[in-house]
Amino acid sequence: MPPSQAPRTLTVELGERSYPIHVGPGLLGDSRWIQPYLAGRQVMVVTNETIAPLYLDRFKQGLPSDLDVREVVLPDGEHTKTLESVACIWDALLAAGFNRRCTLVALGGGVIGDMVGYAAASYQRGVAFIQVPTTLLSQVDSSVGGKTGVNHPRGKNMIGAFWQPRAVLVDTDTLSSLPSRELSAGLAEVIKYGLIRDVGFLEWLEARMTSLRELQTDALREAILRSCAIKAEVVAADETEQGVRALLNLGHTFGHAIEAHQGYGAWLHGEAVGVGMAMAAEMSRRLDWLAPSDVSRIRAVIDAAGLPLSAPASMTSDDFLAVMRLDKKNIDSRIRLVLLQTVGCAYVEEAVPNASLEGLLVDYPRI
Ligand SMILES: NC(=O)c1ccc[n+]([C@@H]2O[C@H](COP(=O)([O-])OP(=O)(O)OC[C@H]3O[C@@H](n4cnc5c(N)ncnc54)[C@H](O)[C@@H]3O)[C@@H](O)[C@H]2O)c1
Ligand SMILES: O=C(O)C(=O)C[C@@H](O)[C@H](O)[C@H](O)COP(=O)(O)O
Ligand SMILES: [Zn+2]
Repeated sequence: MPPSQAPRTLTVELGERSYPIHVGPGLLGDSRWIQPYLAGRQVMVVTNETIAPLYLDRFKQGLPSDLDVREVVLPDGEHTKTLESVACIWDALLAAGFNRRCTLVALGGGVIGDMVGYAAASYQRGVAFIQVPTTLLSQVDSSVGGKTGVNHPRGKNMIGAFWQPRAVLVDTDTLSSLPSRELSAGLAEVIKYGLIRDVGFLEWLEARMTSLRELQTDALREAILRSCAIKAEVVAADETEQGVRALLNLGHTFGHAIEAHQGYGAWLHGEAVGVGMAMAAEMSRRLDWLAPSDVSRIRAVIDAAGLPLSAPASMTSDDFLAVMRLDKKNIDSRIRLVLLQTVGCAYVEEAVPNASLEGLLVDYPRI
C-alpha cells in the first residue's frame, strides 16, 4: 500500500472514554483494526438489508476466529429509525444470552449507527459498541461524538442518549458502492464544518467538489480526515452540547423540520441540512451578519455538491414553526438558531426576532 493510503488515526479526547477514529482502505477484512476494542467474546453485528449483501461477509471474515458472533439484519430506511427497531436488537441480544461484556457493532450508515448506539447505551444499562460507518455522512459525522437515538413522529432524534463508541473504523473502500445522492447528502455535513469553523476548509472544498463527487480517493480521504478532526475537537470540548457543540447543528433546525414534516426518508438528512444551511445563511443576512455575496457563495457550494436549495412546496411557515418549537436547542419557549457571523464562523442566536424568522419562512423559495 502506498504510504499516502496507509490508514490514519485521529483521537476523540474524552479522558478515560477517549477513542480512535481509524481512516483508510481495507479495514473491514483485517482483524487488527477491531480486536483491541472488543469487550469480550460476544459480538453482535447489526446492519441492514442493503449493506448486508455488500459488506457483512467481508466484515465477519475480518473478525478473530474465537468469537461468538451473531448478527441482526434490519430493514433499510430513515423511517425504520424507531424504538421498535432498537427492540429487535435488544431481543436478539437476549435470545443469544449476551451479557454486559458483549460488544455491538454498527455496520452501516447513520441510521444503523444511531440505533445501535442507543441499543448499546440501554442494554443492561450500557455495553460496548464500535462504529463501522459505510456512508460518507456517517464517516464524517454520525459515527463520531456519541449522539445516539431514534426519531419520534413529532421530531428527529427526540429519544436517545449520549453514549460514546469504543472505536470508529472508517473503511474508505465502502464508498465505492454508495449512490451519488447519498454521497451528496454526506457532503452537506462536510460543507457544514467549513461554514461553522474553517473557511480554509471551505475554500478547499470549493476547489475540489468535482473530485469529491467523482469519488476520487485522495480528495475523499482528506475530506473525511478534516471533517473528523473538526468534529473530534468540538466533541472533546463539549461532549453533551452545553455550549459550542450546538454549532454542529447549523442548518438542522430547519432541516429537521423538513424531515419530520415530509415524513422520515422523503428527504435525506443531508438534503434537508443543505437547504437548512441555505436558510440559515439567508437568516444571517437578514440580521446583517452576512453580505448578499456571502449568501450566494454558500448557495453555490451547496448547489455544487448536488444538493437542493429550495424548501418543500407543501410546507407553510406554520408547518416549519410547529416542528421548530420542539427543537432540542430551545430554552423555555425561545427558538435558538445556529447562524453565521461570517463565512467560517458560526454562533447561536439566542433571541431570534419572531418577525424576521416568520418573514424568512414565508419568503424562502419553495420547490
Ligand atoms: N449521531 C450523529 O451525530 C448524527 C450526525 C449526522 C446524522 N445523523 C443521523 O444519520 C442518519 C443519516 O445517515 P446516512 O446519511 O448515513 O443515512 P442511512 O444510514 O439511511 O444510509 C443511507 C443509505 O445508504 C445505504 N448504504 C449505506 N452504506 C452503503 C454503501 N457503502 N453502499 C451502498 N449503500 C449504502 C443505506 O442502506 C441507506 O439506504 C440520520 O438519521 C441522521 O439523523 C446522526
Ligand atoms: O454531533 C452533533 O452534535 C450534531 O449536531 C451533528 C448533526 O449533524 C447530527 O445530525 C445530529 O444527530 C443532530 O443532533 P440533534 O441533537 O439536533 O438531534
Ligand atoms: Zn446532521
